[in-house]
Amino acid sequence: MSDEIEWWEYDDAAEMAAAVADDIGFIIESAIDARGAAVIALPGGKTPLPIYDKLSSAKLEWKRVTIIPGDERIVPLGDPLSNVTALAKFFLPKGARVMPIVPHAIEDYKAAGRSADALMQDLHWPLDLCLLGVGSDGHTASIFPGPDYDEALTGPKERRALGVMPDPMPADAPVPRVTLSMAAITAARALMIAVAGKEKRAVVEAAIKEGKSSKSPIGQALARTELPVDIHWAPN
Ligand SMILES: O=C(O)[C@H](O)[C@@H](O)[C@H](O)[C@H](O)COP(=O)(O)O
Repeated sequence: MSDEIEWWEYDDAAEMAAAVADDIGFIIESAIDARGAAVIALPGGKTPLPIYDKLSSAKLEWKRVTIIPGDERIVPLGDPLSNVTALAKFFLPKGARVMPIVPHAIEDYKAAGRSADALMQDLHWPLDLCLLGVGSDGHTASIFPGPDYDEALTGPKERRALGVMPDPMPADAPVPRVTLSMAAITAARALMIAVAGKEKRAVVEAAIKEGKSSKSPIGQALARTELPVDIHWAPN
């Protein structure tokens, strides 16, 4: 269990975006100083879009930065639900390498997961940063209750990505997914969460209280990491 969970509260989404973008920029610069390159995983969904807008305007050596989506919906590239398509809009023009983890929408979600896992081998591990979002049902990345939940939580450490069929399906994007495994997420050098709204705050607070026995994916992420975790929160 992370024994250092710190909440950072902001007045609004813009203030949160500026602070989180600064923190990510610092992590990227430190990795480039240390190793000449940075590899980060960023979440999908709507909450982080202002963060990406701010971060993409930062003066960084973007050519040395690789960005992967921490999870992907199994849809064609360019689809409005595609997480990497949203990331690419912000960061490709800057010169970053934005890596699709589901380059082709295929029927077999398990095979999509295996292929994403193979792609991960090209990257430097552990990740320099994994930024997580949280759904109001408690999911994080695309770790959802359902037939793949155990594999996502406790699969072999070497498995960095896998296919997931959420059950129940999330209403806002009811499609199978590929996600980083809990092992890959919790092994990152830095773990940060960005959430908005009272409902999600209550979900995260409950997950922290439940600790190791938490049934929610975000609770399991917090229970399984040894890292300090910053949780950034804005009311909207
Ligand atoms: O692709 C995804 O579905 C995500 O990466 C997911 O984990 C997301 O972070 C949450 O669902 C929050 O999404 P919102 O910010 O849109 O509420």
